[in-house]
Amino acid sequence: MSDFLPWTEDDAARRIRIPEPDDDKYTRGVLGIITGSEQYPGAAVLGVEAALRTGVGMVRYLGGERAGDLVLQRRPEAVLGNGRVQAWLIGSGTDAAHPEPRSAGWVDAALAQNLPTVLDGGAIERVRDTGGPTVITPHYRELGRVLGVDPAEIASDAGGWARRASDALGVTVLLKGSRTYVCGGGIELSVTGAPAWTATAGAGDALGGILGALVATHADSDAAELARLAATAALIHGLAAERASGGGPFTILDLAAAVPATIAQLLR
Ligand SMILES: NC(=O)C1=CN([C@@H]2O[C@H](COP(=O)(O)OP(=O)(O)OC[C@H]3O[C@@H](n4cnc5c(N)ncnc54)[C@H](OP(=O)(O)O)[C@@H]3O)[C@@H](O)[C@H]2O)[C@@H](O)CC1
Ligand SMILES: Nc1ncnc2c1ncn2[C@@H]1O[C@H](COP(=O)(O)OP(=O)(O)O)[C@@H](O)[C@H]1O
Repeated sequence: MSDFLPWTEDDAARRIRIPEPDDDKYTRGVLGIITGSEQYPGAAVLGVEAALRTGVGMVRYLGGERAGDLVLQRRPEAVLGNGRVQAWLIGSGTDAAHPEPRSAGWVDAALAQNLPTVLDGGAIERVRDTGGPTVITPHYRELGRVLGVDPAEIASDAGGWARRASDALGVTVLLKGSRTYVCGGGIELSVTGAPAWTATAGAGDALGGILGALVATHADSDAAELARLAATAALIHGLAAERASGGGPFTILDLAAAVPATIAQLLR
């Protein structure tokens, strides 16, 4: 898909909102996160960690008791409970086939706010219930499920399917893989360069956190701007992976820990 423009480090640097002297935690942007489940509490920890490392005024976390405890143990900066937010990150570490009643209620309420929203994991299947600017972050199987298409077919023409999905669903699509394709609002971008060591469980949960933080700090974004933010998230994710890797394996908490220096480098 030659139409997809490669997103560069300079492009990404322009999408980092640098705090100003008169900013406070609310004017910087608050990200609401509804992720994790009894089965996958770790996804909540990884998303919150990555969001805070990307830079955001506050993270409000809503989820099950176990995931909430783990999130707080790892990141006491996170605020548990409902409240006003500028954007939502929903669904990493959840299973659409087995929704947890308490979280499902929060998801319904969040979607009804029509705020900028990132849908990941099990919440991608709620894409037709969103009214605000929305970006979905599927891998091939997740996009296959939402479109009713064989994932092998998606893999054979990932850019084409990202475009078709964006057109059909009316949202911005970030389709994950060794090359990530982003489509939305007439913008088509691609991001490469992450080491193949990134193919490890939890990498996508961290990407969701990075993107959620970028969206919360640019809360007036339309579909095209969401596409630019999504490509920026993928680029930061890949550069942080490379920094964490240094040529070898790494964990996703290592990737998250590398995000602040990655952003500082982009801004230099
Ligand atoms: N730390 C956390 O909390 C983490 C939480 N996570 C969360 O998990 C949720 C589900 O995400 P996912 O991408 O794994 O789900 P999904 O697309 O349904 O894939 C299932 C497919 O995989 C395949 N498969 C399974 N085992 C296989 C094997 N050994 N070798 C080969 N194939 C194998 C299986 O095939 P089958 O066994 O049926 O043949 C099926 O096709 C999501 O919410 C995510 O956020 C993750 O991010 C990880 C870290
Ligand atoms: N071979 C690869 N090379 C580079 N990056 C990859 C590769 N495979 C996966 N990734 C990246 O790793 C992440 C995997 O996300 P995902 O499939 O949602 O995993 P998980 O659900 O385990 O978190 C995505 O950001 C994707 O672009």
